[in-house]
Amino acid sequence: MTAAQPRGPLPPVPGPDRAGAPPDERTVFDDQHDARLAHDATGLLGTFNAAGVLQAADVHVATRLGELAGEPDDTVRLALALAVRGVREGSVCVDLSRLPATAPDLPWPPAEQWDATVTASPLVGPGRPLRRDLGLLYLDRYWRQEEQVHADLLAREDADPPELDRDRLQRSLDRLFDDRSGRQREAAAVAAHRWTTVLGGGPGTGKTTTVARLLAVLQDQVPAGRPALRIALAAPTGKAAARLQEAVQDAAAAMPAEDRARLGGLTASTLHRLLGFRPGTSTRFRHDRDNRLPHDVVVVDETSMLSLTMMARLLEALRPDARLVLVGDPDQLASVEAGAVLADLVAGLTAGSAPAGEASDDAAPAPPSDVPLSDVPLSDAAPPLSDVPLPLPLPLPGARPPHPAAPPPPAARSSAAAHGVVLLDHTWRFGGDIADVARAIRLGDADAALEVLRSGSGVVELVDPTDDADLRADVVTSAAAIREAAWAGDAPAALRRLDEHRLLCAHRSGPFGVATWSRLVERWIAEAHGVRHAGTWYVGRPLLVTANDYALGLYNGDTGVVVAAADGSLRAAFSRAGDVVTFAPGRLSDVQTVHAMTVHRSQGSQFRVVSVVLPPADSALSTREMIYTAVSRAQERVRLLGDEERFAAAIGRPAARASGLRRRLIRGLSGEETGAG
Ligand SMILES: Nc1ncnc2c1ncn2[C@@H]1O[C@H](COP(=O)(O)OP(=O)(O)OP(=O)(O)O)[C@@H](O)[C@H]1O
Repeated sequence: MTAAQPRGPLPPVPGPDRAGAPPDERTVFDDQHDARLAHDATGLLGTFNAAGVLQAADVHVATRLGELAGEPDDTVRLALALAVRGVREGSVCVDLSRLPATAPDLPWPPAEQWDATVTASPLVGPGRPLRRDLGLLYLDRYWRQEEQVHADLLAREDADPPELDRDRLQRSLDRLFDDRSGRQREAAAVAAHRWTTVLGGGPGTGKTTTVARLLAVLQDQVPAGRPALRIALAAPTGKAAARLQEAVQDAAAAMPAEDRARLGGLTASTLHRLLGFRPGTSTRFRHDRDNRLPHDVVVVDETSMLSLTMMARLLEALRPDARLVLVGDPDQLASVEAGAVLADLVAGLTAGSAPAGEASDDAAPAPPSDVPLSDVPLSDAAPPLSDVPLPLPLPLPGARPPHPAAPPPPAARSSAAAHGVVLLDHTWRFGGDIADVARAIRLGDADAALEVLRSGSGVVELVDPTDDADLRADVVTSAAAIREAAWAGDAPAALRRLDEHRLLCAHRSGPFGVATWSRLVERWIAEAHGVRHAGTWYVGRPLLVTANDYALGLYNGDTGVVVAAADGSLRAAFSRAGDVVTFAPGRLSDVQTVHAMTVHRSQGSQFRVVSVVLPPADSALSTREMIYTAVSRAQERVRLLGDEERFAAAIGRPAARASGLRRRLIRGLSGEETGAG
């Protein structure tokens, strides 16, 4: 092995685009027994492995594929290993030209020579393990997925638009949206006119309310005597699906009777369940291009959690004439797996336009004089849509929308809504400090966020982690409440109490991680209750599902609680779409006790009070998306365990996740060709 290079924490590999999730935790391998060290690695692979840039798995894949392809060149194998590492850390591709700056001490190959050698390698090209495109290096599988997602989205863009009864549309918009709901109304109008709509916004901005109303608008378009639209509601996790269903039903309940009736009985499922489980594979589904979903409208909530692979599977399973409404918060952490699809879609589709989210609903800016009014995002205080031209260039009957090969007219390009993106920015549910802090974090304004923290209202507070008395009190009180309901056999109450308080960590392990804090919480609870739970299963045990179980309908990230049944047996209770399901504990294979969870896992859930263990300022997991996601999980109160330095460091560091999707979308919409190799 080559001599180890200077050691020190390395920043994550930056991609061409900024978005999404943090990389995995990374340490330099000081321990010779560390499983991440590839002991047989030599040359560049050995050097980069010893320096902690590559893990053993990256090295082994690169070595093996290099051998199979007859590629002896060390620099090409290094590029391949870095592409493997990129995917492991959530990036769909790597930008080789930008890597050396991340670890200048390492012996990076000279840029131009490296690029030429990689491009000419037998490892690169159609049907080979690597692809070169857009100046980026992809593992073939992810290149194909990104290409497919892009092609499917453009095909939907290029298709004849949905037929519309515009008078009916106007009437239903007037009926369902009041004068204060301009942007929400715009979203419904966009969804009526288009096959693909992206509806973005932070917590409580009315995304689900808008979904319910836009579905009522779409149902209203169905001529009398024809069957109602088949609507699928889905989300990446069971918890998020349950919340979506509940929120849509609540919103429907507040609608005029005729609309309410049209939305009756809508249920939501996980996206995996919607696409249909196929034994033996977790990335292929029963519904695909040859067996499309039967639905006319598919709504996906919490789209930020969708990996590129899931987006590819979803798009190929949709009928071309099915509407797709992607809902989510593009500022949240991206998927655990590679991709940052929602952020890419929003950035790619709104590039060069005036994305609604850059202007607040609260204070929509005056339109620039050269932009037609129809292209100006509507504020929530905008006049009713009937008084304002629709934001889209309405297609004439039979006319095709502009082909992406031809650059769209400037007016169409200048509007985010023209490409189907509407961003909501007015918070309806809770104003106040949580919304203010979340907004400041989203904008990267650490000073503004700190100002709210220092105001002393206590709604969002910064606490010294060694001064844990209040946290301890919250943890113990909520555990006692769960236990009490669980012993009474009241599963719904136990599950509700599970959401009273949640401790979140960015890290899984180490002093700032879930494992350490869980042990601490367990000790606090044991001391307070005077019991130490010896067995695995005990009444009041909070559960976290760690792998999908299609047979039971339980999904990775679902949470539940062990309750005492009337016959004295133990049952594991989980929420499912407004109901409670229980199982004998023996039927559950992949569960663990949840006293704390990663911020990643908390996506799609909300809790009354959230406590967040802030990672050290130099942690790779200390990112703006992480802290934004954590803070925005809270409904009433946020406790940040750390100091101002750690808090500000996270805000100042947007996550770097490489993907070519937004470049592809920008080029595709402007009609430029890409040249893949
Ligand atoms: N146009 C509106 N007028 C009045 N109240 C509204 C409006 N839109 C939403 N709300 C209310 O704001 C609250 C939040 O709305 P909703 O649940 O739809 O937001 P959301 O963006 O889906 O939130 P989350 O991301 O947390 O699920 C609800 O109580 C809803 O009734």
